[in-house]
Amino acid sequence: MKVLVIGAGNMGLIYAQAMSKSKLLNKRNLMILDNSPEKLQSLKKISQFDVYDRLEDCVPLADLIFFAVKPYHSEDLFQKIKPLAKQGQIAISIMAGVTIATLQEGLGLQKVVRAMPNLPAQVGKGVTSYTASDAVSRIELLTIENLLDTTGKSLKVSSEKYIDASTGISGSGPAYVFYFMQSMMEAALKMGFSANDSKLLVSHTFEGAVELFNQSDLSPNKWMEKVASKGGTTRAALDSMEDNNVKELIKEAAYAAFNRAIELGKEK
Ligand SMILES: NC(=O)C1=CN([C@@H]2O[C@H](COP(=O)(O)OP(=O)(O)OC[C@H]3O[C@@H](n4cnc5c(N)ncnc54)[C@H](OP(=O)(O)O)[C@@H]3O)[C@@H](O)[C@H]2O)C=CC1
Ligand SMILES: O=C(O)[C@@H]1CCC=N1
Repeated sequence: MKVLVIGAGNMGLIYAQAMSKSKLLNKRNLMILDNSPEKLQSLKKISQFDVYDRLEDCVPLADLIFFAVKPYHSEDLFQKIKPLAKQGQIAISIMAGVTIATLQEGLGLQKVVRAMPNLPAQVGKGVTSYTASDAVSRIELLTIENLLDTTGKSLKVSSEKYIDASTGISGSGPAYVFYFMQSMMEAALKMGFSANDSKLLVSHTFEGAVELFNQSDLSPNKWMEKVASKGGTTRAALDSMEDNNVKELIKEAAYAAFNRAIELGKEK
């Protein structure tokens, strides 16, 4: 199987590098295309894949075309690709909001997979939800799942609604975690810690808490109870969060991302 990645930005490059390292594809079977001359220069130095700057030279060679450009670049890109695409090729898109119907119509292809990864893919700890059009066979889907798994874990979902929903949870989610980290680091700085010490305290607190959670069957609520002594410091912090409706605000934020994904799918 020959794979073409279009868009060598954050996610496209992460996927291309993960797939090339995985041994599922050798160099000859992995192509990458970007439209920025500077990016092309640096891509050529990597030598894990064949680098292209013209769609005509690579689209006809591909069995699987992986779309990793911003959603607002997709329409223009689809118009250029449609005359070059061949039935039987599979399009896999990680673009937020862009629907399977839009991909099928825009590219004139029936076999389409929509996926939503996240940035921890960069360190092999990503999670990618995905779903496919009926035209994609079980065997093709298995191959695609193996490719997605090169960046971490994958989760097959039953419909596109869950791709938009997972955009609000896991796709955008790392930014919520960084928001929380930033807030705690700012509090630590204000309390007088150096930047380095703030970073150490906060990053180990996150890492340790996630490790505890992963190594048990306990819910986050149960873990909170273990930290919070009656009348103690943690209870004071948790009460402050409850009084300020922090949980509801976080849920609202996740829904804002979910709704924005749906909106992006309707924008031209
Ligand atoms: N970043 C994230 O955490 C996540 C992103 N996504 C999705 O991944 C997609 C890519 O995001 P991200 O990697 O952050 O974006 P980037 O802007 O980092 O990467 C997109 C790349 O595609 C290039 N590009 C734009 N138009 C074309 C074109 N017509 N032909 C070839 N290359 C082109 C851009 O070049 P130039 O810069 O010159 O425009 C850029 O290098 C988005 O659709 C986003 O919704 C999904 C999950 C997580
Ligand atoms: O912010 C965005 O639109 C993309 C999709 C999920 C993460 N980044």
